[in-house]
Amino acid sequence: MTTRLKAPDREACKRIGRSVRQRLEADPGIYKLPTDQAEIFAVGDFLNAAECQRFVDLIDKVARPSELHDSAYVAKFRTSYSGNFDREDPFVRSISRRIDDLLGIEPENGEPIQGQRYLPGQEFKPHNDWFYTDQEYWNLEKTRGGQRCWTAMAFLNTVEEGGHTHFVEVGASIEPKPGVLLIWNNATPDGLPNEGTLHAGTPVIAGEKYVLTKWYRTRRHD
Ligand SMILES: O=C(O)CCC(=O)C(=O)O
Ligand SMILES: [Fe+2]
Repeated sequence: MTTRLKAPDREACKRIGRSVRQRLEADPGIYKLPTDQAEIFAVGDFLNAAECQRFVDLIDKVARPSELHDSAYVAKFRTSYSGNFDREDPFVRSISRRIDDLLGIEPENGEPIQGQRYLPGQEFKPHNDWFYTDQEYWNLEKTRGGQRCWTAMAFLNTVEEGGHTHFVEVGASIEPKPGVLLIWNNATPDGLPNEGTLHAGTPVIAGEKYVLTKWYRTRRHD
């Protein structure tokens, strides 16, 4: 596959992959999913109840239909509502910084935290967070931070039914639990895009689902 052959930012994905892995594995409070297919970690109580609620309220203010790179194609692909928070908001900054510190990635490599809200019937179909470097959008993304190496995603509420994060290749379906932070390496230990990270936000059946996501690049993101 061309993505694999070209693999821009491979060395950086490999280097950052190694440092974050070592840091997370050294922390006894962090759980690693028992699979060889992808490096996926979970942290319980990363956010407290008040912090989760504060984000839920912020998401209700900023959420609008989600945008992806190829908007015609994705009309039914990511049906949740999403929005970026005000980067200067001290609360958002402090949580963003807490995630940076946990992973040990340079704050400048992080994209702004994004919030998402799914209502019943809404979902995010199976996808990879890493960029397909043979696509048109890569021409821009390579100039503003390059490949997405790690993802951090927090559940902010209890969902009545549905709305799991399903790692399709790994075969793990994670039920939303408020305050839990999921972290995964989008690359293999060799720095290549990892097909094993394919994942979905399964449809919400009852209730609502709120999450926040922070993606990290291999270089400074502006
Ligand atoms: O909502 C989920 O469970 C998945 C969200 C996701 O995959 C993303 O934001 O990239
Ligand atoms: Fe994703």
